[in-house]
Amino acid sequence: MAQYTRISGSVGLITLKNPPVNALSAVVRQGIVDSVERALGEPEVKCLVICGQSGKFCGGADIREFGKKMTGPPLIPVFHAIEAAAKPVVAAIEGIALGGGLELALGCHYRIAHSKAKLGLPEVTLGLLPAAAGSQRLPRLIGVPAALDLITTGRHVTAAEALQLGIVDQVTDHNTVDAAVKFALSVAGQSLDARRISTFPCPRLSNLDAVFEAAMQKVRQAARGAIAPVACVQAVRAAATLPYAQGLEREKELMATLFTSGQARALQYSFFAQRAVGRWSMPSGARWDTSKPKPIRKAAVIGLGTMGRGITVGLAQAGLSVVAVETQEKQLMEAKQAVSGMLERGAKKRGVSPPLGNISYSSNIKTVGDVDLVIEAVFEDMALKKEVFQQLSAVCRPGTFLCTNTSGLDIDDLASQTPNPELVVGMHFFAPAHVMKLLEVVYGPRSSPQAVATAMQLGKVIGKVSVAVGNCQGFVGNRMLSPYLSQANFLLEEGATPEFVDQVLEEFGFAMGAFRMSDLSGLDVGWRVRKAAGLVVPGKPARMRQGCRYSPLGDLLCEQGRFGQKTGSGWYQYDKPGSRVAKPDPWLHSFLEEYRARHGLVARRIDHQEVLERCLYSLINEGFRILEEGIAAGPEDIDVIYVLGYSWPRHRGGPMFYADMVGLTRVLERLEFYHQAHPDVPSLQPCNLLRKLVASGTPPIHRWREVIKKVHSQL
Ligand SMILES: CC/C=C\C/C=C/C(=O)SCCNC(=O)CCNC(=O)[C@H](O)C(C)(C)COP(=O)(O)OP(=O)(O)OC[C@H]1O[C@@H](n2cnc3c(N)ncnc32)[C@H](O)[C@@H]1OP(=O)(O)O
Repeated sequence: MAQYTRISGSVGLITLKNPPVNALSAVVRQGIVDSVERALGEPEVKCLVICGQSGKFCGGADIREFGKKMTGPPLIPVFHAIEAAAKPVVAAIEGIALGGGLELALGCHYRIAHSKAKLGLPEVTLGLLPAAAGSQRLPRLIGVPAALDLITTGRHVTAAEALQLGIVDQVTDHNTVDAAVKFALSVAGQSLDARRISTFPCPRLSNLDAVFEAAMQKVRQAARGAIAPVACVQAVRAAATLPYAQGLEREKELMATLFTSGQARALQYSFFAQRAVGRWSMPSGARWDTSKPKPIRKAAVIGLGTMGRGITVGLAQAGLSVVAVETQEKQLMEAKQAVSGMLERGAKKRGVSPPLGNISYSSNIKTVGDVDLVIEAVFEDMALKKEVFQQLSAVCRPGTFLCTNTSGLDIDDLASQTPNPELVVGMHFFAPAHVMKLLEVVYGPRSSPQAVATAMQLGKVIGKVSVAVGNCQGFVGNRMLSPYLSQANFLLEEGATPEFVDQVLEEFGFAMGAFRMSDLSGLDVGWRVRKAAGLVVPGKPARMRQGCRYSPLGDLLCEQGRFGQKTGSGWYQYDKPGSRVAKPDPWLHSFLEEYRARHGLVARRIDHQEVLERCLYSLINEGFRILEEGIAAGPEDIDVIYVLGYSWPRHRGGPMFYADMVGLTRVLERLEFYHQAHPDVPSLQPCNLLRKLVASGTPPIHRWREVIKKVHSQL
């Protein structure tokens, strides 16, 4: 709702009340209309202030109303009524003014912001554009280049930047409503002619075409197929070239296409999924709301390689005390220098001082005796990790949580090295660990709910989106990647090239195709894992392992020392080791031809559809297995992992959402088709849960959990 009160006798105060973010639901919109009307009708009222309750101005349109039947007054006439008011209306912006929230403020005549407030038009991140006249008012207020930046990226700006850009008129460190009331009284009675943004001409640009061409090129490059950023540029162009009323018409037209698009659905699903993963549950019944985390004030990181350094930086930046341990003195010194550099660069960007004093460095593992939680980040080798866990068990005080940063080793096996396996969880960070948002928190059968809650909470403290998953080979992300990569390899055997496979996957929206990604990660990583799994054994039949099809192509490249970017060659060639520019490699092409000839394989023409379906549907099928086994609690968990950790295009929601969009019946049919053609590839065999979902009438994704529950209860 919106509550109307009178303060200081002559100020009408409208307070938006819709927790948690005062979104502009139908009731709130109606409340604003009624309150404005009332205030304008009261002769004693000289001016109005609009604010939000609980220190939050407004989080924008109510996203939960999208896709439902529209009720209540639409936003644009509400904002026009405010702008047309004959009494000054001042927005008192505390906390947030986002999307429709900022558009509401732009409809007001003045804007006063608290110094800690964040403002922005993030509609693009939900597959939309600021279609409550934001795309038309903002360029008129701050000019085309700045408006293009804000509207196409959706980034939030601080109050200080908003002041500098001219979005707000004043910033205060004190009570914002008081400041706004004072301000409103000071301007009451003054002409409002120069305060109605819709009447402003859009600031002229001499190089208008060049600015819009550059903007379009930039968004097309960054968008990976997303349509909203392109529509945002078009809407701002309308503001720059058309009268306001016609610009609004164009905004409406563009929004109509976006509003019902699959991309908007995917992005809005992704928004809620990212929040839903915080409400984790375990098959044991333990849950986020019944498991209390322990506060972590001091943590230790063991092993200061690339991952350990990133984790140390993340912890220190979040204000924790960190003991950073590396047993080799030389590596310890190098790591100290690298970590300090990372902290200094990060602090410079944020305009704060680097938290160098939060870290103490040591070459002695015994120095971790007084920490609350340890994150072991030594080399990915089970024997080494076990040794470290034994040492930790001897030196840590009782109750210390022992976490391992592994990308797929058995958490339970590690836990068995300690007298308190309930304190052990996996914390799978993604490189670079201080940048990537994703954290897989992996619980073993003996991990306590409190250990999981603590790791999840710590993830939040250091700014990660944490997803709780069960223990299995590769956990969720890497386990699903395995069939995807296998298919990519099989496609090469059958006639495709790495360039073609990557092109198809990149057109789908991945930042990198399977081969360019493998070159970046290092081919030796997977080689080591396959060796440890007993798959790389000389003398074994070349293309079969344990009765299943196996492609040794990656192993053969590694045997040649081709580990990817770091060695200057892998699936592609690079100018020099470490270079990032992948070029097609004639050597690789002849190698593939020779390989096919040696194994009697005849190259055939493989089309775009086959590459996509085999790579993606095998990955999705593994996702269904993961759900069936209870390794992930719901499809949102998998989708968040893929969007944040594996560059799955956000505007496609994630693999499970994509399967829902394609239609489960279609996915099942195509898997059946490919499995018939490749009966020796088990990952193409449709899993039981997928069959069950189709048999139960293909419910929409938000109802899959009901079927999953039934499957679990039958097990
Ligand atoms: C038809 C009109 C056409 C166009 C014009 C206008 C369009 C829009 O305004 S679209 C919406 C634009 N606004 C946003 O994109 C803001 C989205 N929200 C956020 O970025 C964040 O939630 C926040 C910065 C506002 C707050 O962050 P934080 O404090 O970390 O809390 P949470 O993110 O966990 O959110 C708490 C809770 O609130 C729900 N929520 C947030 N924003 C909205 C919203 N606009 N509508 C409905 N619900 C919202 C969020 O989902 C959380 O609830 P759950 O945990 O239950 O999911």
